[in-house]
Formats: sequence, C-alpha cells, structure tokens
Amino acid sequence: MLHPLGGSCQAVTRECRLREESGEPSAEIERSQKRREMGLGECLKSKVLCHVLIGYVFLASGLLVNLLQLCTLPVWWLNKSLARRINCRLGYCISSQSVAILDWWSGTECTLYTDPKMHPLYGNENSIVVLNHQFEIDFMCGWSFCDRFGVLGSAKVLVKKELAYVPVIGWMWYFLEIVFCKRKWEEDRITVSQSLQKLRDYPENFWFLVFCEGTRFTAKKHQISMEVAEKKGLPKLKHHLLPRTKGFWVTIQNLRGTAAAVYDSTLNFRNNESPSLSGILSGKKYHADLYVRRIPLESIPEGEAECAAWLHKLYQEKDGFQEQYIQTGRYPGPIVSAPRRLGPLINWLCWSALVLFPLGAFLVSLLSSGSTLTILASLAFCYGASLLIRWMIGQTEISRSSGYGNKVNSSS
Ligand SMILES: CC/C=C\C/C=C\C/C=C\C/C=C\C/C=C\C/C=C\CCC(=O)SCCNC(=O)CCNC(=O)[C@H](O)C(C)(C)COP(=O)(O)OP(=O)(O)OC[C@H]1O[C@@H](n2cnc3c(N)ncnc32)[C@H](O)[C@@H]1OP(=O)(O)O
Ligand SMILES: CCCCCCCC/C=C\CCCCCCCC(=O)OC[C@@H](O)COP(=O)(O)O
Repeated sequence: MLHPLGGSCQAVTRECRLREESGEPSAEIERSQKRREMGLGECLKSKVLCHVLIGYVFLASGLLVNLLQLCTLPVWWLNKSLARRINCRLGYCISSQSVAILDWWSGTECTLYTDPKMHPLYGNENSIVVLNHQFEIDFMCGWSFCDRFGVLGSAKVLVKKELAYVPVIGWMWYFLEIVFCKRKWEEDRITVSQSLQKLRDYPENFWFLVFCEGTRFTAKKHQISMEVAEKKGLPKLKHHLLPRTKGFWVTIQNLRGTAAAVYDSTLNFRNNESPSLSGILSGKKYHADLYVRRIPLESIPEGEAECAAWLHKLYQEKDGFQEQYIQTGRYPGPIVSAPRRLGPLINWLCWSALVLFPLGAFLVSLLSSGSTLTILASLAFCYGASLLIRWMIGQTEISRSSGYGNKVNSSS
C-alpha cells in the first residue's frame, strides 16, 4: 500500500530506523516518528481487511436491528407513539454507523455556515430540508448534521422506491416511515401525500429532506434539464439541475402546521474534492461546507404554481451561493460551531464488539473443525456477503446513477 509521502509503510519504518542509526538530529527523528505513526494509521485504514470488517459489522448489526424492528410490529397496535420512539432509537443504531465512519474513521470535517440567531432552533422544531444533490456522500453529511442537532433517529427523506429494497438501510426506512416515491407523478401524488399525512402526529422532532433535483447531477442530466428550463422561460442554472417542483409542493402542503420552516441547505467540498464512500472507508479526510438558511414556512406560497415559482427562485439563489463558494471558497454568513458527537463512535464500538466476538469464536471453531466442506461453505457465504456490500456501496456511486433525467420527462 502506498504511503502518501511516496513509499510503503515498511519503507517509512525502514527510513526512520536508518535515520536513527545515522544519528540525525532529534527534531528530525521526532518528525519521522510522527510521520511513521500517521502513516501506520493511514495504512491500517486503507487495508481491505478493515473494510471487510467494517462491512461485516454494518451488515450483521444492521440485519439484527432490522429483526428487532420487525419485533416492534405488535407494539404498533398497542402504542403507536412508543413503537415510533423505539424505532427512532433502533434506526439511530444503523445510521449513526455511517456517521461514525464519516466523522471519526475518515475524520471528515463538516462545517456549518448559518445565522447564529437561527442555530438554537435547529433540532428543536420540525423542518423541511432542501439540499443540492451533487455528491456521493451528501446523505452521510446530512446524517452527520442530523446527529449534531439530535434528530438522526427521526430523520426523514423523500426517497426513490428502489432504495426500499436495499438491505439494512432500505428495510430500516420502512419502519421509520420514510416517504418513498416512484418518480411517476400519476402514482406519487396519492401515495406521497398519504405518507406525509401520517407524519403529522410524529412524536419526535424530525427533518424531512427533499432533493428537489430528483436525481444526482451529471453533465448530461444538466444539459437536458437546462433545455427544459429554456422551454419554460426560466433562467439557466450553472451548478444545479432544474428542480422538480411537485414533490416539494406536496410536502409543503401536507406538512403545513407540522413543520415550522424550510432549511435551504447548500453543500460543497473544499478544493474541488470529489468525495466517495470508498474514499471514506479508506480513511480519506474530506472537508464539507454546508450553508443553511432558515425560511419560515408561512412565507412560502400555498398555490401549486406560486410554490413552484418560489422554488425555482430559491434554486437560482442557491446557484449564486455555489458560484460565490467556487470563486471565494466561502459561503455568505458566519461559521457556527456544530461539533461532531461521541454518540456515533460509542454506538459503532459497541456494535463492533457485539458482532466481532461471535465472528472470532466462529472462525476459531471453524478452523479447529478441519471440515473442508464447512470451510468452503463459509468462504462461499463470505464471498456472497462481500458482493452484497459491494452492491450496496455501488448504490451511492454517481457512475451507477439511474437514467432518470436523461431525457425530458413524459409528463411534461
Ligand atoms: C442545520 C443543518 C441542516 C440541514 C442538514 C442537511 C440534511 C439533513 C436532513 C435529513 C437527512 C435525512 C436523510 C438522508 C438520508 C438518505 C437520503 C439518500 C438519498 C435519497 C434521495 C433520493 O432518492 S432522490 C430521488 C427521489 N426524490 C425526488 O425525486 C424528489 C424530487 N422530485 C419530485 O419532486 C418529482 O416531482 C416527483 C418525484 C414527485 C414526481 O416525479 P415525476 O418525474 O413523475 O414528475 P416531474 O416532477 O418530473 O413532473 C414533470 C415536470 O418536470 C418537468 N421536467 C421534465 N423533464 C425534466 C427534467 N429533465 N428536469 C427538470 N424538470 C423536468 C416537466 O416539464 C414537468 O414540469 P411541470 O411544470 O409540469 O411540473
Ligand atoms: C460497508 C460499510 C458501510 C458503512 C455505512 C454506509 C452506509 C451506506 C450503505 C448503503 C447505502 C444504501 C443507501 C444509499 C442511499 C444514498 C443513495 C443516493 O444518493 O441515492 C440517489 C438518489 O437520490 C437518486 O438516484 P439517481 O441519481 O437517480 O440514481
């Protein structure tokens, strides 16, 4: 494995030893020592074995939590509010693992730009979050902010139906009453409304995320959506796809009186970083900057056409913020402290201990059994599990993004 300074971990260790033997000045030796320690940490994070173990912990603990969620079904009939609260805690066990990997394993920094006067409201009210959809780990950064404001377990999203079938996360979402859409308005207009109505008596504060662009940004999708913008006489956007307005409108309609505000959020990464889940797993540190504006829900127009026009204007403003960020490396407004929290790390370590000990015990008994058939069957099982994890990671990759938005929608 290559060390960032150009050689292998062993090469750095050897270099340090040689320096020590040749009697180099102590400050230099200290620096080499520091570099060697950093290098070893980085080396460890880049090892495939570590990724396999992280994947195993996520899958094993996640399926266990899915099973526990299934066991809460009878509670729904007895006490719906209690069942929802239990599921928030169980959901946290899963989603906070991805936050732990982002915040603690990769050490990615998530910085918040916002009005300090609005800061105390975050996490203490229901809100609708509007976020640009351009990065493979935007959902992880979103979850990280949810955790920092104490709403990770109850975080909601308008999500494409395909993700409902992804083991662990998709199955968890079912119990968290996440709103699924088929991205076919004729069907979604009823089902999305119904799901949103159910959230009106939700017992915990929640953030409801809508990626109004409806799909992740690619050059082709951008070009097509700008053709639609032109046809509609709307100004062109440089950094966003043209927002789909129907999901936002139906969300505002159904959560009026339940949510207090829209959090207009714009995410970008410093130095043109192009973050990925594989990079996070390899311990690569990224630098996310999120700009949040709180907009009271009462100020958003009620009628469909007016609400759509309002959203288009919002995206023109967001485009301006992105341009400013690219030009200056900053968003408007001050940086507000929202530090990463220990909860996800503790949760992750506890689940790791819980599922890694049985794995170790199983491996020891497997090897001591000496049965070729059992060993081969176990290897085949591990191979299947690693394919599943690879497929799940693939869901986050923009190169495997859906074809949605590659052509002008038929309902237009
Ligand atoms: C303090 C900190 C604050 C914030 C922290 C930030 C975040 C944290 C918050 C919460 C975290 C919670 C969870 C995160 C975890 C995981 C999430 C991960 C990913 C999931 C995301 C997704 O799955 S995104 C995909 C699903 N979502 C959406 O699609 C939403 C947007 N879409 C819509 O609203 C759509 O309207 C629809 C889905 C409701 C229906 O789609 P359909 O395709 O049927 O209809 P259209 O809207 O397209 O209708 C046709 C109109 O569109 C015009 N048109 C046609 N072609 C195009 C085109 N290429 N581009 C744009 N527009 C097009 C057409 O002209 C029609 O126009 P009308 O004027 O007639 O409407
Ligand atoms: C293996 C270790 C795992 C550590 C924890 C990581 C958890 C991630 C695992 C599986 C991810 C599955 C859920 C991914 C949800 C995010 C995907 C996403 O952003 O969806 C894209 C969607 O908006 C639009 O889709 P298209 O662009 O139209 O296609």
